[in-house]
Amino acid sequence: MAVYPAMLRLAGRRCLIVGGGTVAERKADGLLAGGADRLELVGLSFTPRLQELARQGRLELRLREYRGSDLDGVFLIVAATDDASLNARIGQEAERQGRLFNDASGSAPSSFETAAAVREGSLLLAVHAGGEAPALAAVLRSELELRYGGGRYAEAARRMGELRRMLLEQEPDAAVRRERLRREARRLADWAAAGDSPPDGPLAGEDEAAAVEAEAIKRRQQST
Ligand SMILES: C[C@@]1(CC(=O)O)C2=NC(=C\c3[nH]c(c(CCC(=O)O)c3CC(=O)O)Cc3[nH]c(c(CC(=O)O)c3CCC(=O)O)/C=C3\N/C(=C\2)[C@@H](CCC(=O)O)[C@]3(C)CC(=O)O)/[C@H]1CCC(=O)O
Ligand SMILES: NC(=O)c1ccc[n+]([C@@H]2O[C@H](COP(=O)([O-])OP(=O)(O)OC[C@H]3O[C@@H](n4cnc5c(N)ncnc54)[C@H](O)[C@@H]3O)[C@@H](O)[C@H]2O)c1
Repeated sequence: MAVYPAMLRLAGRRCLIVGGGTVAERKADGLLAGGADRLELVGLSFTPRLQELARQGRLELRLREYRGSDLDGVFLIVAATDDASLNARIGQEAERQGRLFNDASGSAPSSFETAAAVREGSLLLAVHAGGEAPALAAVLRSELELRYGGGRYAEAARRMGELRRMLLEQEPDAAVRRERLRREARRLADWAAAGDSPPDGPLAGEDEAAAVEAEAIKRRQQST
């Protein structure tokens, strides 16, 4: 079945995982990495790592059976118990209430599924295999980690963000902005792929952000 990639902003929104085993733990790690700061879990047992995360105040654990009212006011729900019929029931209730729902056991149609993801600064590289091949998604994720990990692409994204903010302020022509951003993206991607200087070292060649800043100073001087 076709899926649509959308990035969720979870800060300030209540997220719920039902279950406390190894799958719930992986989903919790993913939600925390994805910005969830109001994460609750309901389960009859919790892994040591989930208990540690609760001690650190990153999430809340409720050691009890799931009940329907757990869905009240929740933005997103993951059903990760080892009881497929319970997961399916949670799914039906969640869908009826229009909540975002993911069933880790695949027993109910989910409104969202999780991808295997690599995070490098503001960059997110995600692999999803349509629900057919999660193990392949995991293998491709480790390949992406090898290829894009290590900080250089994060640095490239950071510099692009800086340049883009500067251009949005100082360059009124959208076509010129686009051309400069494309050119700089190509240059930084080549730099990141070459891997021949530390990410915090100077970049070879013209630095676009510095050039835009210099132009702006020149323009300000001319207008005074
Ligand atoms: C990508 C990843 C993200 C994450 O969960 O964080 C993810 N599964 C991962 C690993 C993984 N999952 C499973 C194995 C064992 C090998 C195997 O069975 O293939 C492995 C590999 C391993 O453990 O090595 C078993 C499994 N998974 C699902 C079912 C139920 C079913 O298919 O019906 C069963 C059978 C359970 C059983 O046998 O009872 C269902 C789903 N798993 C998904 C995502 C969604 C589809 C994603 C896609 O197709 O791309 C979907 C549909 C729903 C969802 O969970 O969102 C994460 C890799 C993270 C990483 O390493 O980066
Ligand atoms: N999506 C995936 O990537 C993936 C991978 C492997 C397995 N699975 C599926 O996920 C399910 C869970 O796997 P696991 O390894 O975490 O299992 P697990 O046995 O380690 O954990 C199951 C959890 O469900 C909780 N639970 C059971 N009944 C409950 C209830 N009524 N109310 C609240 N909590 C309840 C238990 O307390 C436990 O914490 C498996 O059955 C399998 O179908 C999914």
